[in-house]
Amino acid sequence: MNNFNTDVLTLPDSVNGILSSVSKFVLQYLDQQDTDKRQHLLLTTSGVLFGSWLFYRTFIKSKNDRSTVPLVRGSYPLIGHTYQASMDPLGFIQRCKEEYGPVFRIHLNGREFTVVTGRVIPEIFNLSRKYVDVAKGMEKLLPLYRLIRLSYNHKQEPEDLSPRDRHPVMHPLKQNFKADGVHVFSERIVKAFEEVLDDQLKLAPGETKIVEPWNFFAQSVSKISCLCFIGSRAGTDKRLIDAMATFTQSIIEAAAPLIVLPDTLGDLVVKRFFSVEPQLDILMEVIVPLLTKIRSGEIPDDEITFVSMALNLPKSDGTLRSVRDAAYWFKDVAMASIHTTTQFTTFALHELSCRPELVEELRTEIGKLGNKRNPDNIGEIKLLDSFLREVLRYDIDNLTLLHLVLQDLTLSTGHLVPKDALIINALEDAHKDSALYDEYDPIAQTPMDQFDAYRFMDSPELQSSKIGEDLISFGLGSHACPGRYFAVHEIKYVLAELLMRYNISTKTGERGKDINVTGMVKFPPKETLVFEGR
Ligand code: HEM
Repeated sequence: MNNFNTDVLTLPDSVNGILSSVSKFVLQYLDQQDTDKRQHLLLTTSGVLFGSWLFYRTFIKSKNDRSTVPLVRGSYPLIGHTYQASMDPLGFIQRCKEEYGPVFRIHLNGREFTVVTGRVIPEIFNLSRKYVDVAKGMEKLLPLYRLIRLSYNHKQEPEDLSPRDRHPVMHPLKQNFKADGVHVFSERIVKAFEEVLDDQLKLAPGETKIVEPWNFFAQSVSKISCLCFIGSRAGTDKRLIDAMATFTQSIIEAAAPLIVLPDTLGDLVVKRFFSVEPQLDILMEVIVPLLTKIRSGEIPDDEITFVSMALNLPKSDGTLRSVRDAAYWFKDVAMASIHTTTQFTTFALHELSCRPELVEELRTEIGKLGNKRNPDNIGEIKLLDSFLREVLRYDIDNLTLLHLVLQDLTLSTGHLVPKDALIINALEDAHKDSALYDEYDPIAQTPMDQFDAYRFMDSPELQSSKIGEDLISFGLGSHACPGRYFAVHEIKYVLAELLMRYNISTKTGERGKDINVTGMVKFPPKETLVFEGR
């Protein structure tokens, strides 16, 4: 993930000038009002601006389109296809594919997307950086770096990397977080999770507790991540663990005003009401003193951590980056790792909570390890790995992993996709389309749109961390997630430990319903789970 500047809205300067004056007026007015009035005015202003923006996007901007990709009919004024996509996200994509072929254009949330499906998806991931930019594409939907810039540039400018520099996040992760390297974190994963369980889930046999899985896992994953990536001297700081548990979630919540409001007003509103400055302050307050002491030799550099890898990675001119720059890169790892891991661990627990027979089989396998459970021996259990791969495959976003087109490109389907188009990948359809497999393929013996924890049992090469056309949850190609080996190592251990200590069920006995957001992304059910001590 690179730091870059990107303007989400491209309104003409004159319009931006007027909006800028309006913004200043609105903000001065807001400051004089009480909280309720302020929220009301903010919502009304956002509504009006959102309407104008949708109108601009839908009717004015699309006139300039040179794309030869078919545009899906049935778009409503202002909202485009958002209604159809929200009502039945996967069905909508499947119907479009049937009628228009593997590539088509839709309007969602005021934006036009070129949707690619099935075999066209790997082609997009393999395009060179000259044609598409993943980070800029994602930033259009979720302006993470714009928010961070707005929140914190006055205290810490992002480090300027030269094209010859090895990236201080990607390089350490690619080198040290490989399949055969993540075992160095096993002890810390066990320690951090045992502490969470002792703290929050000490249950006698038969005793029950209602657990909100998302918050529970966000805390657990944050605690594990801080201990593994920062180390035992500072990574146990409670303020930091709490701040990082909600960091990406806070950014997601701030994204709506940033995307919807014109630049100037969006910037001001976010700075005042959604800033992540407090979380970043904590991050710097905890990590900078640690790295300062390591650099001066006051404390030994004797623990493998991401932050000391970033500190010690020389720049292309042979110098070392400053302590503050090294510390600040931790935000990128936290952003990339904690929310994603929380999301899939939560999905996994919901899948287990309504499959008692599968749980019994998994317990039998885990039980064979005796009381010496750790991420290394848990990692060897094939059924658990097959189950996790199925969760990653099945519980995937409908449309995600945007790519911004940097120059006109012609796809293998013959369609022209012009510069500035936004390509979005129909991942759920790709993961669930049985037509992409031949009848003998062992993994397609159960229809792909059904959940089958045993699907990969006879395919030893298809581990949960193995990316491919049939599993794009970690991305594909050169940008594929470098933390995936760590993620599956951690998730499998956490699940195994929970299964062995508790009976976990839903109140209704059924799996809760996922939360679909505007037909694109998906969050795990909000339902609480009942934990009973064993
Ligand atoms: C289940 C958990 C996870 C999922 C589903 C996940 C998924 C992804 C995806 C889809 C991407 C984008 C790939 C692309 O653009 O093609 C990505 C990138 C990334 N992930 Fe993960 N990730 C997970 C956990 C982690 C963890 C634990 C770490 C750190 C140890 C991590 C570090 C990163 C980084 C640094 C990138 C940026 C790669 C780049 O910009 O080239 N992720 N991840």
